[in-house]
Amino acid sequence: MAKTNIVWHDHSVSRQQRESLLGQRGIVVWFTGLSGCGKSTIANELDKQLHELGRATMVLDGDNIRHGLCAPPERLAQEHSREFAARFGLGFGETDREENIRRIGSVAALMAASGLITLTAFVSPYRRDRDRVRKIVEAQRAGDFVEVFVDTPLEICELRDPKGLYKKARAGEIKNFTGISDPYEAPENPEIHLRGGDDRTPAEQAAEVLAKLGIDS
Ligand SMILES: Nc1ncnc2c1ncn2[C@@H]1O[C@H](COP(=O)(O)OS(=O)(=O)O)[C@@H](OP(=O)(O)O)[C@H]1O
Ligand SMILES: Nc1ncnc2c1ncn2[C@@H]1O[C@H](COP(=O)(O)OP(=O)(O)O)[C@@H](O)[C@H]1O
Repeated sequence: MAKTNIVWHDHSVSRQQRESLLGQRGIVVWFTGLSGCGKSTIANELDKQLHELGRATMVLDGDNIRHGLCAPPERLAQEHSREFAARFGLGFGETDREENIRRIGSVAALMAASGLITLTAFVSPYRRDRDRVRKIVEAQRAGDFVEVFVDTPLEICELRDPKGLYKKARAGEIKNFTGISDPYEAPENPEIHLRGGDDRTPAEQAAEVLAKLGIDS
């Protein structure tokens, strides 16, 4: 590995101390799936159910994070130079998505290390990107990364189309749209394979994830 002048600084408070203060284990619950599959809704329902159990949690969601940490160039240009915006702003090309997931993976790992049950809801279409997050999170402790594949058929996602993006993608107004003009690599062995598009409510889907996480009051 290339030599750098960056030296890791150990904390005085250990992860175990942080988790015992909260009485819980910090983990990353990584929801992945097509746009419109239900990731954000189910993650927010799970967040509510965990909170009601007295658990300390946080939710990171694609649309929201792309307003801040992973903002697009046009948003960054409102505050920063055009050169900065072009360099650090993120769109939906393969490399931009790679950087999007890399940044979020690092933040999620930090949150889990602080003892939080960290729920992330990102399309995260590339297996390689998701596996890299798993590697970062599980470098500290095996089993701390729980991949939840929200497996809702494309037809259902397109029927829902709450933001009209599928319609725009079909009309060629949005390039690289996942599932239409960009790939989605389904997880081959997710910890939780959640069927979507049946008649279950988001609360029922979240309850299935909660049961499989084995987290009770
Ligand atoms: N080209 C393209 N492809 C996919 N999705 C797009 C695109 N353009 C905008 N959007 C909206 O951005 C949300 C996905 O952002 P993510 O950060 O989750 O994507 S990724 O993980 O970097 O692939 C996603 O939000 P969700 O619908 O909540 O998944 C879309 O609404
Ligand atoms: N179990 C469900 N049953 C019916 N509609 C759902 C369900 N889960 C989510 N939805 C709806 O589907 C749309 C997309 O949900 P969302 O959580 O935004 O998906 P994603 O975050 O994957 O893009 C929203 O209108 C949401 O209300």
